[in-house]
Parts: sequence; C-alpha cells; structure tokens
Amino acid sequence: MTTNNLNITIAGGGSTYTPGIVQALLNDLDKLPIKKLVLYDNDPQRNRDMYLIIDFMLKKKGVCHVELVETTKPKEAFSKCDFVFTQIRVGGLEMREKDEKIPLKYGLIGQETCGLGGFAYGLRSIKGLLEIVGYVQDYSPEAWILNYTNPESIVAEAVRRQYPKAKILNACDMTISIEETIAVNYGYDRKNWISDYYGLNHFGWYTKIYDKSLKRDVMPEIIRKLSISPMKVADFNAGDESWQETYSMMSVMTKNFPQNIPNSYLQYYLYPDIAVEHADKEYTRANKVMNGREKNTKEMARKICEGKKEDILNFNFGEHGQYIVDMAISILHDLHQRFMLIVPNKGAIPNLREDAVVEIPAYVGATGVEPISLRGNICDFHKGLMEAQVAAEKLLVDAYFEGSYQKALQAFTLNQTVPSARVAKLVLDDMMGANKAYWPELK
Ligand SMILES: NC(=O)c1ccc[n+]([C@@H]2O[C@H](COP(=O)([O-])OP(=O)(O)OC[C@H]3O[C@@H](n4cnc5c(N)ncnc54)[C@H](O)[C@@H]3O)[C@@H](O)[C@H]2O)c1
Ligand SMILES: O=P(O)(O)OC[C@H]1O[C@H](O[C@H]2[C@H](O)[C@@H](O)[C@@H](O)O[C@@H]2CO)[C@H](O)[C@@H](O)[C@@H]1O
Ligand SMILES: [Mn+2]
Repeated sequence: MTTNNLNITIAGGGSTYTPGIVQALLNDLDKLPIKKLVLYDNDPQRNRDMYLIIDFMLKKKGVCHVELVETTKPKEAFSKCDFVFTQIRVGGLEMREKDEKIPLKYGLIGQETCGLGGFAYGLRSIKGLLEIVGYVQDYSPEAWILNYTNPESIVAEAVRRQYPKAKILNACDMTISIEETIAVNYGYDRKNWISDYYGLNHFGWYTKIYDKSLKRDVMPEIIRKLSISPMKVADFNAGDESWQETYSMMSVMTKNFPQNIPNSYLQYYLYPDIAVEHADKEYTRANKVMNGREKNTKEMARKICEGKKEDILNFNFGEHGQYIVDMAISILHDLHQRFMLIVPNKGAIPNLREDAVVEIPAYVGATGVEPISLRGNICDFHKGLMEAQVAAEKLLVDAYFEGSYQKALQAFTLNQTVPSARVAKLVLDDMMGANKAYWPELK
C-alpha cells in the first residue's frame, strides 16, 4: 500500500456517523493523505444528503485536493481502494424499532445489539456485510476493511466463516466511550491509560487500568468512586437520558460485583428486569435516534441545499470517528498502537473455546492485528456468562448459513435474556414475519 494518495470508501456512506469519521480524517490528513473519498450506500437519497454535508465540510476546511464521490454502484465504490470503512444498518431504524418493540411485547429486553433484538439485527446484518466484504475481495482484495457494523460479534463470526482470509478489523467504540466518561467524571487523562479488558462485544470486563503518569492501576479506586457517585454522561452524550441511565447502571453493577469495571451493555444481561421496567414500549431508543441524530442529519443537508452557510454542522460523536481513523493510521505507518478489537480467540483467553470471537486489546500494524493474550484463566462467573453467549451467537450464525429454523430457535432459547423456550418461539415467529424481506428463509 502506498502511504500517499489514498482511496478511502465509506460503505454506509449515508450513516449518521459519517460526518464524525470525516472530521477525524480531515484532522489527520498529514498522517492519512487522501486523494479520493467515496461514499457508497444502497439508499441514494441518504447518500446524496451525506455528499452535500461532506462536500460542505471539505470546502469549509479549504480541502480541494480530495475527490469526493457518491455512488450506489459496487464496482465504482470498491475498485482501487486502500481502506474501506463499513457502517451499514440493514433495514434502517424502522427495523431497529421492531427489534426493540417485539421482545418488549413479550416482557423481554428490546435492544439494538443485545438480547433477541440483537439477534434479529444479526440475521439482517450478516447478508449486507458479507456482500460488501465480497465486493472488496473481488475489486480490491489488498484493501483493509475497518468494520463498525453491528452486531459486531455476530457479523465478525459470519465474515470469518465465509471469508477467513479477508483483511478485516472489527471494532467497537464502547470501551473508548466508557473510558472517556470515567476519565472526565473522576479527573483522569485516559491518554495515559493502558487498559486490560476481556469479553465478547458489548459483553466484557476491565481487569486493570494502568495509568502511566500516576504509575499505578487506577481500576480499584475507580470502582470505589463509582460506588459513591454515579457518573454523568460526557459531552458527546450530553442531554441524552438513555445514555445517562446506562452510565448510572455502571454503579449498580460495580456495587454488586466490585471485582471489575463492566461494559455498560452487561446491564441488559445482569438486570434485564430493571431495563424492561424502565422501557417505554411505545417509544424506544430507535424512536429517539430517528427524532435526534437522524433528523439532525437531514436538517444539516436541508440547510446546505437552501444555500445556508452558517451554523450548519452540528454533531459530536466523541471518539467514534477518531478511533477508526487511528486504526487506519496505525496500519499505514505500522505503528503497533493498542486498540480494543473483536478477534478470534485462538487461545488468547486460555479457558474459553478457541473458536469464540472475543473482544480484547491488540496491537495494530501493517500486517494487521496482533491480539494480546491474557496471562491466566478467567473466572467461572464471566466464563459461564460468556460461554452461553458465544454458543447462542454461533447457533444464530449456523441458522443463517444453514437456513435452519431449529438452530435459530436454539439460539433464541439460549439467549440469557430469555426465560423459556415458549417465549423464545413466540418472539422468533413474530420476528420472522417482520423480517421477511431481510432474513434468509428459515426452515
Ligand atoms: N461498532 C460500534 O461500536 C458502533 C458504533 C456506532 C454505530 N455502529 C453501527 O454503525 C452502523 C450505522 O449506524 P447509524 O446509526 O449511523 O445507522 P444509519 O441507518 O443512520 O446508517 C446506515 C446506512 O447504511 C446504509 N445501508 C444499509 N444497508 C446497506 C447495504 N446493504 N449496503 C450499503 N449501505 C447500506 C443505509 O442506507 C444508511 O444510510 C450500524 O450498524 C450501527 O449499529 C457501531
Ligand atoms: O443508541 P445509539 O444509536 O445512539 O447508540 C448505539 C451505539 O452506542 C455505542 O456507541 C457510542 C456511540 O457510537 C457514540 O456516538 C456516542 O454517542 O456514545 C456511545 C457510547 O457512549 C456502541 O458502541 C455502538 O455499538 C452502538 O451502535
Ligand atoms: Mn459497539
């Protein structure tokens, strides 16, 4: 790969996260010199809106040497690329709304990536992401794919089965968001941190947070602080009640299980009763995102269309964009920087099955990912939770490839947010009806 004149394609170009990623790209043009930026999406209107926003951003920054392209054609999008950033949402927020509302009808967690909502989303996402990975193999097999598409564990497992040699990194911004939120609440600089963490995506625990300037593991004191005063959301989640509730739940979790700092998403598996009690069955997170981030994106595009020049750009996604851009820089310049990544276990967690897809720290360089193995076994509590989740996710991916209703029912039954096979079947059948246009046929 040349270190100059890069071609970068964003698949899911119309995503609400594209401006944040482009902002990070523009801040780092010296380290990641781009010649061409392609927005690829299967929804031409969303892609057009985003083209207008990104074109506005480039002009505002005085960047004229970057060719900006919008396309719905795979060959045009994926030929001669160096990096492909993937962030698609198959079925859009309309289907996310169903993922959340159908389980809630049956008294179960309704969530984007956790519980049965995450499984429904998984069965939709796999096809869309495999299609894109396939295009990259056909048109630019040397390109690096940096994937943010959810649900990460499920799509990573599927890609690994179909394209074991694909040059892909699967990443989640949640650990970095948790770290930033902890740091601003309790007065640390997370840039000094070396974090040890293990789990599955949206399903893991910190075991140590070594602060290089303080020269100590700050995790025990953070756990004490969490139990005294719950965290306020950081600026990138400001005014967002759902995220405030989520970050407050981290205090509940550490009070009961004070050995580790958990990933905030564990609340859905450890306290599903609380989450269901607090849920509004008529107005879920999808509705909030439609009326928030999505509406805001359309508004930015509308103002640009009307020729407005001032007060157009209005977004703050925290470290989300910078995180993926930093990975590309680390590959390009062979920096071996450390990231939390979703990778095949292969012994990194010694007492967990080898073929699990786990989230652990890893170094990233020109040859890809070098995962960092744990120095010992994980405890039975975490192992038990993870084993059930891994098995359920694997069954779901089997269901996708085999078109097997039985495997899907097993996956739904094994999901730890589900109390009985009867309820699992009711939700599966309901979701099968709602997802006819997206899921493979399950027989
Ligand atoms: N890994 C992480 O930590 C992380 C963080 C934030 C968001 N995400 C994920 O990023 C994705 C985008 O989120 P969003 O809220 O911006 O969603 P969004 O709906 O606003 O954007 C997704 C875009 O993907 C497009 N799309 C859907 N299917 C496609 C396909 N098959 N081919 C090409 N384009 C397709 C849609 O038209 C849409 O423009 C989601 O998968 C979300 O879960 C992941
Ligand atoms: O409910 P949503 O769509 O607002 O967010 C779902 C995503 O949440 C996590 O990430 C970030 C988010 O990407 C970032 O922009 C900011 O708002 O903070 C969140 C965490 O604090 C998660 O990692 C993603 O996988 C979800 O898709
Ligand atoms: Mn995530």
